[in-house]
Amino acid sequence: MTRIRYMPDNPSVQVVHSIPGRFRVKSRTFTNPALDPDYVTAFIAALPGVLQVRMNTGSGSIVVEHDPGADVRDEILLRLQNLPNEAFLPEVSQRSGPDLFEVGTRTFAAAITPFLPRSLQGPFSWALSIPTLVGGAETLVTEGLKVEVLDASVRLMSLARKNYFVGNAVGAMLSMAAYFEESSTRQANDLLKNLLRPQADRLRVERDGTEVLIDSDQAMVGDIVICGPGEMIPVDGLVISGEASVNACSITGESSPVHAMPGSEVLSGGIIEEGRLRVEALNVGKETSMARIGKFLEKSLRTQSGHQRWSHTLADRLVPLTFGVGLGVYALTGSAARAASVLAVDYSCAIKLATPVAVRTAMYHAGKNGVLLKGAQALEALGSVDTLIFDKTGTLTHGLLELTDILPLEDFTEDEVLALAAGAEEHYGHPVARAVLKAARERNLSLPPISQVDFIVAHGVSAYVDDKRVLVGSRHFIEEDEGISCAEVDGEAEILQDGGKTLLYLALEGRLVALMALRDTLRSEAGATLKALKASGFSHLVMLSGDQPRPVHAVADQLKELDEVHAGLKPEDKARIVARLKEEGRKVAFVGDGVNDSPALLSADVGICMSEGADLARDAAQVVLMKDDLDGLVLARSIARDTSKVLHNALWSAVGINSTLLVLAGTGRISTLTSAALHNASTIGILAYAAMNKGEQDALPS
Ligand SMILES: Nc1ncnc2c1ncn2[C@@H]1O[C@H](COP(=O)(O)OP(=O)(O)OP(=O)(O)O)[C@@H](O)[C@H]1O
Ligand SMILES: [Zn+2]
Repeated sequence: MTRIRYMPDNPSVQVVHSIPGRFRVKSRTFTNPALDPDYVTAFIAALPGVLQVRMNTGSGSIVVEHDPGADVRDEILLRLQNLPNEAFLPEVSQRSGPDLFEVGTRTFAAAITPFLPRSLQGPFSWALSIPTLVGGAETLVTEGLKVEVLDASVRLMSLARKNYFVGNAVGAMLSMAAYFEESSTRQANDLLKNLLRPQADRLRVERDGTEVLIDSDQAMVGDIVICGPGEMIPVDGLVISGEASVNACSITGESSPVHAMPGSEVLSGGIIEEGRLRVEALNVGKETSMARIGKFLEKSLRTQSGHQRWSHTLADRLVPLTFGVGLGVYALTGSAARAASVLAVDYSCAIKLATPVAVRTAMYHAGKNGVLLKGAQALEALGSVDTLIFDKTGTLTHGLLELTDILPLEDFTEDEVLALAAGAEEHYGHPVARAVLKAARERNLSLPPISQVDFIVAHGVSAYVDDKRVLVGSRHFIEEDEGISCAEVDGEAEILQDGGKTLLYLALEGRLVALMALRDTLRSEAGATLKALKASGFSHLVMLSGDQPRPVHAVADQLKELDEVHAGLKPEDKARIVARLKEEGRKVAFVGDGVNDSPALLSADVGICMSEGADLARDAAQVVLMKDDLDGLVLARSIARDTSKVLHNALWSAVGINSTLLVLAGTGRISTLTSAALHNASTIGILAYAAMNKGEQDALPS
C-alpha cells in the first residue's frame, strides 16, 4: 500500500584536495548505501576530458583525474552535485512509509471519531484523509489504476456516505499494514546487508620500514598490511609473520576461528580475534573477496527473478479486477457500502511483497551457512533443477593431487625432470600444476628460469628453458597435438592407470623425457551428498571430466548414485553435454571449479562453483560454495525448495483469502470495517510467514 519512491538527498559535494588535472571530493551522498558506485564511476568517466575515476564508498570520496582546464573540472563537479536518479538503487533506498508514531496517531484518531461532536466529525475526517486522497489522485494520473487508487476510493466513499468512523479506521489499518510491510522488507534487506560487514576505509601498511595509515583505495598489491586484535583484515593476502586466530564467519560462514600463521592465506573481511599479523596483500580494493561478495549481493538486490516479475504483474492485474467487481456490485445493488467493502480488499500487497521478503531471507540464511546466491534467479532455478552435473577434479575429489610416481627416460634423473615440469607449471593454478610444484618444493629443487610460458586450458603447459621447448600435459596434448610419440611408456602407463592414477607426460625438444602419475582422493562426504541430493529430487546425476577414462571410472566406481559418466572431455565438450541434457527437457545445474568448467557453468540453468575455484569459474557461476566441501549443495537445494514452497503457499493463501473476502463483501455479508480488518490482518500474516523462511527443515546429511 505504500509506494516505493526514492528521494535523493541534496548533495553537498566538498572539494577536499585539488591540483591541476586531479581533485578529490567528499560527500555524505557517496556513502549512501543506495548509491551504485559502478554507475557513478561510469557516469563520470563518460564525461569528455575525464581520465580516471576512483570512488571509495567507505569514506565517501571520489578522486577524479582529468585533462587540465577549469571548465572540465567545473563540469565534473556539477555532475557530481546533481547525480541522476538512476544512480540510486530503488530497492535498498529509504522509503517514505509511515512510522510508528503515525500509526499510533491514526489509530487514536479513528478511536475518538465517534465521540466527537457530530459537526466536527466531517471536517476532522476530511483533514485526516487528505494525504491518501491526494496520493490516490496522483497515482491515478501518473500510473493508472494501482493500489493507491483503491485505498483512496475506499476513503472517499466512506466520507461521501458520512461514515466517518469506518473511513478513519480503515485509514489506521492501512497505515499499520504499510508500516509492517515496510519493516519486514527492511528487515530482510538488513539481514542481507549484515553479511557485508562495513569495509575498512583506512588501513595500516609498512612504508620504508615505518607504519603508516592510508586510505584503503590507496593500498597496492604487495603492500605489507598490519592487522591487530579486533580489526578486520582489509586485503586478501599471505601472512608474512605473526600468528592470530581469525574469524572468517562473514565470508565463509565457518563460525569457528582459524589459526593463521606465516604462510597461511587470509581473506579480507576476516576479523582477528587474538594476535597480530603482517600480511602481504595479494588482492586489494575491488578485487578482495569481501568486495566481490558485496558486488554479488548488491546486484542480487537489484535483479528481479522471473517469479518476482510474474507476481508483480499478477498483483497489478488484480487491482482493476477488484475495481470492476466494486463497480459491478454498486451497479447491481446500488449499495455504496458494499462497493466500499469490496474495494477494501486488495490482493496486491501480499502477493508483491511476499516474494522479495522470502527470497532475501533465504539468501541471508544461505549466505550465513557459506552458500553465496547471486540473486533471486539463482535461488529459483536451484529449486527447480532436476539434473546435476559434477566436474571430477576439485569437485567430487579434493583437487589436492599428490604426485606419486616419476619415471624419467633417457638418462635424466627424477629431480631433473621434476624441476623442468615444476618450472613450467610455476604460475598455474590448475590442480595438476599445484601438485607438481608441491612435490618439487618437498625435494627442495630449485626451479630453472623459464620464458614464453603458454597455458593451454585442458591440455597442459608449453614453455622454454634455455631456449629448449618443454611441454607438460595430457597424452592427448603431447601425442596428438604436438606429434610426440608416447608409446614407449604404454606398459607403465597402463599399470599406473589401473591404480586409478592420472598421468602426466613431459617432453623436451620434441622427445618424451618422463611419465609422472598423480593421485586424487574422493571427498569423504561425496557419497552421502549424492544420496541426499537424490533424495531432494534430483533424478539424474552426471560426472564429467577432462581426465582420462580410467581414473575417472575409478572414481565413478565408488559413487553408485551417478547415472552418467564421461571422460576425456574438452571444455566445449562439457558445455555440449549440458546443452544436450537441456534439449532432452531437463533443467540442469553444473558444479565445477576450474577455468575448463566456465563454458559449462554458463550454459547450465544454474552454475555452481566450489570455494577453491578459479576466478573465472567464480564469475561464471550464480552460486558459490564458500566452504571447501559439498555440504553446501544440499543446504542450498533445501533452502531453494523451501522458498518455492513458501512462495507458493503465500501466493495461494493471498488469492484464496482475498477472493473469499471479495465474495463476502460483494454479497453484503461483511461490513467495510470487517473486510478491511481481515484483509490487512491476512496480509501481515502472510508477510510474517514469508519472513520465517529459513530452509532448515532438512538441512544437512549427518
Ligand atoms: N597445468 C597442467 N599441467 C599438466 N597437465 C594439465 C594441466 N592442465 C590440464 N592438464 C591435462 O589436461 C587434462 C584435462 O584437463 P582439465 O583441466 O580439463 O581436466 P581435469 O582438471 O583433469 O579434470 P576435471 O575436468 O574433472 O576437472 C588433465 O587431466 C591433464 O592431463
Ligand atoms: Zn577441474
